[in-house]
Amino acid sequence: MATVVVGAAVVRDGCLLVQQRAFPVEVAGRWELPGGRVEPGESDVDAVRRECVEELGVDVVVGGRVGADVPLPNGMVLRVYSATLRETGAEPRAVEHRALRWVSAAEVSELDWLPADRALVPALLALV
Ligand SMILES: Nc1nc2c([nH]c(=O)n2[C@H]2C[C@H](O)[C@@H](COP(=O)(O)OP(=O)(O)OP(=O)(O)O)O2)c(=O)[nH]1
Repeated sequence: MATVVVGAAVVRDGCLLVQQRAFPVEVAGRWELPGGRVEPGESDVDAVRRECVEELGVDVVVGGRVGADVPLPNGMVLRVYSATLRETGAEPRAVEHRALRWVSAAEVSELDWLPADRALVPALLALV
């Protein structure tokens, strides 16, 4: 089984939360979903929650799958889940990233996404 990288499609008020990578240099400045590698023995849902705490400082309620698994160049797969903030008034912070934005449907289409995320745009548009 390929290692899974989970991504969180966090939606609030019709906007999607996206974050801009600060490193490594090849991808710095491009946009992705909060998330990261699922650790051994961890469920996908637990990994989504853990990564949102680590990267955004917020707790999320994890929903269903968004789109299909997207193969990554390093042999891993990107698997996205919808999510909402457990406390709707909580304000996510860019802990490890350069920037964080809530984007509308038009911006979802136009963002300078990481290549794998681009394949998920149609599925992400269905959420906003
Ligand atoms: N988090 C996240 N990673 C993505 C996305 N799209 C995409 O290609 N990736 C890739 C980039 C990385 O090669 C890998 C995940 O890296 P990461 O740095 O977020 O994961 P991690 O926290 O587990 O990594 P590490 O610091 O332990 O090395 O997946 C996305 O939308 N979100």
